[in-house]
Amino acid sequence: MVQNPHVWKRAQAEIDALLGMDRLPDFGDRPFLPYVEAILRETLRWQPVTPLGAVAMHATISSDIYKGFYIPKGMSCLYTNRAMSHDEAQYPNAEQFIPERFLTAEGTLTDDNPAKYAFGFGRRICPGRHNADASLWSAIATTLATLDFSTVKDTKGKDIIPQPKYVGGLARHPEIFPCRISPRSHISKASLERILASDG
Ligand code: HEM
Repeated sequence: MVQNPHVWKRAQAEIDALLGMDRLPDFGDRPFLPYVEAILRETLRWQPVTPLGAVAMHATISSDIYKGFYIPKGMSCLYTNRAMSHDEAQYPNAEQFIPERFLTAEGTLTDDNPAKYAFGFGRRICPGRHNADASLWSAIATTLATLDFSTVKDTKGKDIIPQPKYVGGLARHPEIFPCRISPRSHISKASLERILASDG
């Protein structure tokens, strides 16, 4: 968000147009917030939490020929999420965070959803995927509805543009980076308490 202010501003415009300023998004709003959904898809695609995909070895359930290579039944194999999510043929400028790639010209969602590979495949597919999907949506929608994001300045007054650096192996997360996250102008402690109270 810090690198792409146009993204959170467009998402906030979508959220404000649907919800107004006096309640927080809930799951009933999800089908009507396609740009927020596109941000979630791009988040799963851009920096996969598990770039190597499988946490346990998989095996083929039948023999196959792929690009001229014979693959026998029962062969151990791994897949790489990151290779799929950074395939330039499917995702031009794959290193860029571009939620619009999941929207049609009319602003509706395309059929492409990285969730179909981000959580793995087959019998060992991630059992937490529905929990993860709902938690991510809720966190993204609530964060965008209530907060603004910006860079901070260095000692010479120049913006510090964070570079995406990630740590970890099987499961990775971003390195800590400086940025400013502040409540949106209509959000105060009193307004949040009122919104949360009216949400029941
Ligand atoms: C964005 C969040 C998450 C992502 C991207 C993710 C992704 C994955 C992937 C790629 C695998 C390997 C699947 C395979 O071998 O093909 C996996 C396995 C697993 N995940 Fe997740 N996961 C997420 C969140 C969660 C959550 C929230 C839970 C638990 C509540 C969870 C529990 C598990 C477990 C137990 C396995 C091992 C399954 C097995 O080997 O049978 N994950 N996950």
